[in-house]
Amino acid sequence: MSSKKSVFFVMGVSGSGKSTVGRLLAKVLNCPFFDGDDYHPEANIKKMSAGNPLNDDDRKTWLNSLNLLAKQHQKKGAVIACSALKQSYRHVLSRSLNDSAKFVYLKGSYKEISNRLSQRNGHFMPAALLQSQFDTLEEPEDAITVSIRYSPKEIVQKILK
Ligand SMILES: Nc1ncnc2c1ncn2[C@@H]1O[C@H](COP(=O)(O)OP(=O)(O)OP(=O)(O)O)[C@@H](O)[C@H]1O
Ligand SMILES: O=C(O)[C@H](O)[C@@H](O)[C@H](O)[C@H](O)CO
Repeated sequence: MSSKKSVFFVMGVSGSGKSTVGRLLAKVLNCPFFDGDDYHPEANIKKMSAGNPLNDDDRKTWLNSLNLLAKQHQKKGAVIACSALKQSYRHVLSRSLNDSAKFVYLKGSYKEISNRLSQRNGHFMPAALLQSQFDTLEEPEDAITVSIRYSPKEIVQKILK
């Protein structure tokens, strides 16, 4: 890998492992990690907690704030976990970042991820919203794509290869 700093967006549906893998990737790269969930407006968290999926409009301010965050960390590098489900969202996230924005797609099936979500506690996102995440997902063609079947450590190794 080149020594030029990158902003990695770790993307995928809810429960695909973005926070787990993103945090580990940042640790290995020795750069800051940001969880996109922490940047949602309160109204978005309330909406999802109540079992309603977000729409394009709900995600607009949030995506812009993550793009700003990425630009602020462009020079030193960072890892940002963000669902980034649609191509148009990825376009907003990477705006003005040129080639320093890299997308990592954690790919898994509905079945694999719903199994994981059924075992996860203490998260605002209801497992019942998983189908809507898959319905919205436009799989990226130009991302570093890694199967969620590997362990977080193996996934990080594959990303850095
Ligand atoms: N590669 C993996 N192998 C096994 N379990 C994993 C793996 N990655 C994540 N997990 C587990 O799956 C669950 C979901 O992971 P995590 O919370 O990181 O996903 P997420 O994409 O950040 O979710 P959300 O978008 O809902 O915040 C957690 O319980 C986590 O410990
Ligand atoms: O775009 C979206 O619908 C949201 O970002 C969700 O994906 C959640 O924030 C996240 O996955 C929490 O579980």
